[in-house]
Amino acid sequence: MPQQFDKSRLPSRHVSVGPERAPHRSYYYAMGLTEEEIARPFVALASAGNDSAPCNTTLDAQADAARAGVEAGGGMPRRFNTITVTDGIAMGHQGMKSSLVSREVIADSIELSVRGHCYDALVGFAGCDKSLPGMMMAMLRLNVPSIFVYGGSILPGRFEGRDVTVKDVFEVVGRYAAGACPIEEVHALERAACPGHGACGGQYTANTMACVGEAIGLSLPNSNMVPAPYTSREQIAHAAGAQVMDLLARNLRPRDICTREAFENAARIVAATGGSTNGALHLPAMAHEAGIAFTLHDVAETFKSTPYCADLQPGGRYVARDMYEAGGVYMLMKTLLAEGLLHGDCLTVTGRTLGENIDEVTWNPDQKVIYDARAPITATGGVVGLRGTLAPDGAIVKVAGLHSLQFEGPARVFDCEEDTFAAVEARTIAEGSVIVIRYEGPKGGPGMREMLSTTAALYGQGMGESVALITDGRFSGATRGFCIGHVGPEAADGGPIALVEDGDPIRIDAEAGTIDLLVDAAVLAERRARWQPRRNDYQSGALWRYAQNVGPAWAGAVTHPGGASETHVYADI
Ligand SMILES: CC(C)(O)[C@@H](O)C(=O)O
Ligand SMILES: [Mg+2]
Repeated sequence: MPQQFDKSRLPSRHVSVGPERAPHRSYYYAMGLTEEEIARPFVALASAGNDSAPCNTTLDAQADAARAGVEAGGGMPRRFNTITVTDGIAMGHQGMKSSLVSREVIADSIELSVRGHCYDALVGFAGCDKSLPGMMMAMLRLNVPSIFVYGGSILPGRFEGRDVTVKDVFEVVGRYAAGACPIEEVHALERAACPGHGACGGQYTANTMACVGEAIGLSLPNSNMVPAPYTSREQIAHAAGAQVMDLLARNLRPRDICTREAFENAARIVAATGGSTNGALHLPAMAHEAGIAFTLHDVAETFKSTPYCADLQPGGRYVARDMYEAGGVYMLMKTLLAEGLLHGDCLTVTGRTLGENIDEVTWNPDQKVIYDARAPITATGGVVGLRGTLAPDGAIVKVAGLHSLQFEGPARVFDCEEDTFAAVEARTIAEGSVIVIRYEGPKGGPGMREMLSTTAALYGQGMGESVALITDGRFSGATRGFCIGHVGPEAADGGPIALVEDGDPIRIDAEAGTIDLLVDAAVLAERRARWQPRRNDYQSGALWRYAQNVGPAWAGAVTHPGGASETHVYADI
């Protein structure tokens, strides 16, 4: 029997309260609800489920499994769906310009559904790069009691005796272009790499943001590393449905959980796992929703003092399934907390603190994926912030797995990714060059494309560390090599990256945290006087609108003013 809610505790805006809501109730009777069911708190189950990509295919079943949990807690579940753009399919062509924009559309669509129907709480199900931060952004924006559920990672594929992921398919394209393998190997890998449902298998963007979900306190402990094909995911969804009712009863909301300290915890996990550089974009965007100033520079500051502890692909050896078997995100957090590297007193959706949740976990010494924070893989984080004359507003680089942290060379400049990829495929990039790909920023692209096709092709050709690559765009979590993204100000805003010419010397020092264009100020001033802004290819529709509104990458590339004020007050239940 579901727990009964005292009707008199329902907020005045609730559909069951007052004669003027009679028409609204008619719609619920039309869907088969009884008077008693209409009088319960309404819980939105926001699903990014669809068959656009394997990341999303299990989400609707998980959202449906949460219904019974909500009902057991005395609530009334209402499922709705949102869109996704999946980078693995959008990558390497103009489609990728829709990717980051979709994060805002996902957050906006959830906001509008929840506001429009006055739902009292929210459980969100997401499985792909932008749907994870988009979902968590909506939770912080709406500030109704919320739990975030990740759809789970894909299992690795097997190829020639080793575990493979989609990264290997992107990289074999480069190996084939270099004449290093036959076309049959490309086709064999494309069939083997993705054996079923779930988001990309390494510590790429989706898994990175799934770890963030736990570290920031919005997901149930050790829930997100459970692989997508495992039926226990539906038990997790059920538990999330029941638990959100507890949050409603306690009136514990996302902004009570996601404090500045919680954002620091989340940034730690990104660096400690050698996670996606997108973490440095999505965390500021999420913080913005909560009215917290936590920019690329704050993220980078946390990265500096974070040991790199989880041996995960692309920099390391293992995949999410291995992280799960090793003990999950909480196993990693146990060792980080023991070294004083987490704020253990942050609240979580269990209603307890992170430290209290971690106390339930026993350290597993018989696993190879998660290193003790006292003896990490490297003493500083797998991701590093940079700043300098080429990027006065900052930039980001993943150093996990790199052999050298310094690079100096002459620029080879391109004004879009397509031209760069063609030059890489034609093997016209000289070793030692610093490839610059510009006009790919949030505004300039528009949409700040990920450049995995190009970086993987370089890596596949064996050039991963013999060239560096710099862009005002961004990278996939699967990118490896000396690749610097989020360079700001972007070229479309006339940042120094717009002034670079072929042959200009560029120096990057990821140890010192610097990125410099070694050209005389007088020469740059003369080039600036000649510089003309460019018109992007999208003069209508969502991409045009995005380009008008989007802010800089260092602040998360968001499209609206901050969320410091409570814009929608939810009465206590
Ligand atoms: C296609 C990938 C690997 O999922 C990428 O989009 C990422 O950012 O990790
Ligand atoms: Mg991506």
